[in-house]
Amino acid sequence: MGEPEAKRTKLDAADTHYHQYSEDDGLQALIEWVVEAGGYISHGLELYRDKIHGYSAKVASHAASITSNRSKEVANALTLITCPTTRIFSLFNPEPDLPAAFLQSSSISQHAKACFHLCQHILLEEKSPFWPYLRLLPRSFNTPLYFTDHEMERLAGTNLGAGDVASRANIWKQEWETGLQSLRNLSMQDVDRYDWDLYLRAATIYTSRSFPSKLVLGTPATSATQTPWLGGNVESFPVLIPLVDILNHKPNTKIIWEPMPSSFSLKTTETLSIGAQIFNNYGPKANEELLMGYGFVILDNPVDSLAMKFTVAPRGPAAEIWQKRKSKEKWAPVFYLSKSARSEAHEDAKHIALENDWPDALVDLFRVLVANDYEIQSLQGGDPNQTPVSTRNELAVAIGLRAAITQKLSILRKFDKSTTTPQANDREKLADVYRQGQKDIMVSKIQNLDDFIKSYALGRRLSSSDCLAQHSGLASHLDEHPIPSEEYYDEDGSSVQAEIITKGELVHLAALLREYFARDSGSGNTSQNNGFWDKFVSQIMETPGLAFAETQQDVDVNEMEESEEQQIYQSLADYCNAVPGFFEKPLTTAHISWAWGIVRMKCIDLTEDDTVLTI
Ligand SMILES: C[S@@+](CC[C@H](N)C(=O)[O-])C[C@H]1O[C@@H](n2cnc3c(N)ncnc32)[C@H](O)[C@@H]1O
Repeated sequence: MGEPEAKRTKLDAADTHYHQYSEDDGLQALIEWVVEAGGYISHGLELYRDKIHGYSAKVASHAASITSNRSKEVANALTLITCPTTRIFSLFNPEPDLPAAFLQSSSISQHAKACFHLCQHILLEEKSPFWPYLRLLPRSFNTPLYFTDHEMERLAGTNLGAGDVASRANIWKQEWETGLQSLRNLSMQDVDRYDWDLYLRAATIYTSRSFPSKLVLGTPATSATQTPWLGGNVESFPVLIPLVDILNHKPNTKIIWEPMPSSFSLKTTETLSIGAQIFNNYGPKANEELLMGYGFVILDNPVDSLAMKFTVAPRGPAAEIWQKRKSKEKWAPVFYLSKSARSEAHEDAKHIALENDWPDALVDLFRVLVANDYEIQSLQGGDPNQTPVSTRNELAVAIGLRAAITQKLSILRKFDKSTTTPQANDREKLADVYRQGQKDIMVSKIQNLDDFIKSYALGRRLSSSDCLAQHSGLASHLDEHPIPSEEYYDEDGSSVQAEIITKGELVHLAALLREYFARDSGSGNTSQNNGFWDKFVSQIMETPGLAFAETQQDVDVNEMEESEEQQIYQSLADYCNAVPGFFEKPLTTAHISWAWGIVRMKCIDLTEDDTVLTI
């Protein structure tokens, strides 16, 4: 197959036969209808129908192959199909025979106008000039709005099952009802024929095969003046391009869409072998979008994604900080997460960043959401864009993201029928492929966060279990003596006894007091974690307002002695002082109060039994 022949226009009366492109009479008639108006279809194409894809195109058996002489230049790409603008169905053409007040109404969406227009032409049947095209359009779809309740159960726990399908159905139903009412008020005849089934079909034809008018028909401003019946409304609307829309989707297919003032063409830059299906590329679409709009999915879709909506917003001072963060400009109501690659284990992963795997604005929102009072104050007093905010904060972000994904995954698993109930039909198969893709992304994301949590800033953190391993005396004291507890009342009013401090925090509190005062007094206490403690203690001593002596200046001793808090500090001081030979000097409540404040500011629980102190 070489270069295409010159475009054919209307046939001469004498030239009565068309090239045979399809054994299907309907398809052949469609081709002739398009070519007759100045369209074109490469002789190397054969149109047919298959069970999986519906109507499709392949390289005809008589063609050697289809090749765009391999030139990289778009100008030399091979034209597969051209549809003239006169055969493109849209609100521009043919002019809708709907009341002007309806077409110009601002309370009827552009989408609804397009749907009613399509319904009208479907109802006109042979009387519509577009009948050779319209009669071949599908009547039923595998999009979830066509799923039975039983089939919908297969989507339970996914975004589609959790509300996206219901919400699209509501929006379309609302549009249909409003449109119908408006047409009734305007005394249009036969309005009852525009029933919900027909409207749903028209809307689904648009989601599954339309192109946006902005792309196909040029700039809206020019078009508005050409279409007074739209009342100057320049919003984009869906358009249908006969023949061009026959090609099915394959990710990464190299294809060129060429909108021209009087036509729309598809051109290939690939070499296609005999019998091979010729695909279009609908764009980098994830299975959720494909299933929802088109009713199919791609197995192992290379551009699959997980849509996450975040409605949580920072409050108070954190909200003020968020307003100042640069990444806020990149904020989106929905983030699309792709499957993570396994990150390699790093000794001290200074070079790994959460942004390598997650959208910048999402990571940054979490930085503000999980910031503690101390971190908020330091952002208020310093650079509000500081990144990372602190080691603790960065780990807290990873833990927060992990919790969000884990929650989503557990909902998906809770309703998962794919492993227990065989698929009853094609729709259930589609649902399972989509579900599995969502699961794979979530599992990979959790794995990636676990790798991050395990390796991030290893030189600037100390785990409570490592710390305890250095101090056998403290470890056996903790084993033998229960941590002091206090009584509180839960929501039902029942009394509950709970430890006043977690074991992880207590270990760090005790170690901090030991290491800090050893350095403060110059006695040079030694520990295997000296590198960490040297950096940690000097940071505390150098940060204004954090050194122990500074915090003691304005303390009102009498007030402290009376407080309930004071009793708690006392019980902790007594507990710590009972650890044999651990501290150089007896601890007071002031020591405990100060150290506990630092620990709260700088500690984070990575797991139930691992609390890390961070620099
Ligand atoms: C633009 S139309 C393509 C022509 C269509 N096959 C037809 O019968 O008219 C899009 C529709 O084709 C089908 N389709 C496209 N790509 C597909 C694919 N990779 N796998 C399965 N079905 C596909 C879906 O039904 C989709 O809604």
